Amino acid sequence: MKNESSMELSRDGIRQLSLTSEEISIVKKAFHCASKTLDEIVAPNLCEHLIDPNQDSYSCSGYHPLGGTLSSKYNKYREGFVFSNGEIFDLQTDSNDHFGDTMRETGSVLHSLAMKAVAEVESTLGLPANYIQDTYGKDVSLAHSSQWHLKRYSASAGHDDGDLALGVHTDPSILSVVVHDSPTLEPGGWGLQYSQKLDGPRTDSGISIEWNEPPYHGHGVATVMIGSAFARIMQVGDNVSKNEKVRQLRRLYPPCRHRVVMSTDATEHLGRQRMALTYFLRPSPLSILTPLPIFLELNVRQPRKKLTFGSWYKKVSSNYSRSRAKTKQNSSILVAVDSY
Ligand SMILES: O=C(O)CCC(=O)C(=O)O
Ligand SMILES: [Fe+2]
Repeated sequence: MKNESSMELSRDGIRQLSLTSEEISIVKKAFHCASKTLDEIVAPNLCEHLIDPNQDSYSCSGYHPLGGTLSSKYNKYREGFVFSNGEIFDLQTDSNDHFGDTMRETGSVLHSLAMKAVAEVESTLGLPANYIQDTYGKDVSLAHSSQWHLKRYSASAGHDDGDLALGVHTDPSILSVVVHDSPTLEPGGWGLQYSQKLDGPRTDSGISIEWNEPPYHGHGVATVMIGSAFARIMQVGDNVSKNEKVRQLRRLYPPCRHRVVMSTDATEHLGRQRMALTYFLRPSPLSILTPLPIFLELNVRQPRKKLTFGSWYKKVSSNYSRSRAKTKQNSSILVAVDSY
């Protein structure tokens, strides 16, 4: 198991950030409000913001029950709320009339945590401040192209032999932020695990994988993970280069492959069902996934076809559908879309 100081965003694609006391009180309120609201949605079909299972997962907002859509294996064990492109909806239930306000505040906290991590990436790569917002935002705040989730895992998540509570994937984002519902800071990731490819002995799939949990989880800490849209900006997987500097650059900020593994113990942890807030910082759909300027300076051949984030997303979604069968432990999917 790694400790905090041994996790580096630029090397491992994952790190943790502390929340301020004001941020902590907002996420606490969000989890409390969401869990009460979920308890009150006893007939999903009557929920006024039920997500239509045929709706495009890229831009939907609303509630989805356990199971999600037929095409989404990611929601087999999860129910919850999805907010896309800056949209916030309100839900009136018997016990609460502040759902919309609470979620608006929560979205802002998550966005600001994501931008804090982005500022660190920009500074490490020697990019001007706000480079990511200015280049991939198309004059609109990235808060209006991002998506975030507040989900509750079912108590029986991942109990079938070899089944995962959430399958192996990388997020289709620049980076993502996850906060878990525990009022106290607890060790580990409550089942969230990330992998590193090792040079050691090979498994059947050709890759030796070690799974680690982040050092802590709870309202006071956010786990930041590099997403697969960032790999595109770093020209990972493009033409092979003989230039060592280019090869080194491409190894920076690897997209973080992760999964959620739950056992009975994990479910009973803290006497509460597992809940997580997840923020996917996404470029504007029409912005081109332009590689970093340093690649031009190093004379790296640029892709002839200019890919927008919107078309890249469609492409990885269809890759994901094709590899849907491979979702058990140790599967080696590199880019999978977390379809709401
Ligand atoms: O629940 C977690 O810990 C992680 C959730 C996640 O990876 C996702 O929603 O993409
Ligand atoms: Fe994820």
